[in-house]
Amino acid sequence: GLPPGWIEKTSNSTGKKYYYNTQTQQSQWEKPTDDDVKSVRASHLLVKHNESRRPASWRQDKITRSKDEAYEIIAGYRKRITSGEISLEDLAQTESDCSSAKKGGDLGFFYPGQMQKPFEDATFALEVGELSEAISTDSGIHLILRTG
Ligand SMILES: N=C(N)NCCC[C@H](NC(=O)[C@@H]1CCC/C1=C\[C@H](COP(=O)(O)O)NC(=O)[C@@H](N)Cc1ccccc1)C(N)=O
Repeated sequence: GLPPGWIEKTSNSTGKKYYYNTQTQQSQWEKPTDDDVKSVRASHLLVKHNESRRPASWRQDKITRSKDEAYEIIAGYRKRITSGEISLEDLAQTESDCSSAKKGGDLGFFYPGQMQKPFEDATFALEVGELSEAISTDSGIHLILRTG
């Protein structure tokens, strides 16, 4: 069988079999093997700003801080986490502008193609247990902790 999410299809033009991942919308000629389908687990802390695609969150109806301010805030949070003063999970609970704040920022497992590219690339580049630098996506500025 195929790894989860993959289905076999036939190309209309060439009649050749190819493989399509229904979760990531990836397609490829090669039959996917189990080690192709990598997923990662991560928690994050999101600080939105006035250029965010959705400048609102459970914490604040209208987010007006500037992008520079958001970077400064994230830099302060990163220092507090790396010094051991507080965990990302505990800080995300109260400070993250993402609905995952309720779960300490836990996003669960995800595959390539699900998250915005800068977020995905940063997460896949981390070792398990490693904390990212400040990562900017259309949502805002993130700190990412890879957990799985
Ligand atoms: N688990 C998934 N597949 N959920 C869909 C992810 C969609 C994806 N999201 C992102 O790339 C960023 C990075 C992480 C969070 C996030 C953005 C936003 C916040 O930003 P905003 O959309 O207001 O701009 N939070 C979310 O999406 C939340 N559902 C994440 C989440 C919350 C609770 C439980 C699980 C996941 C995207 N392609 O836009």
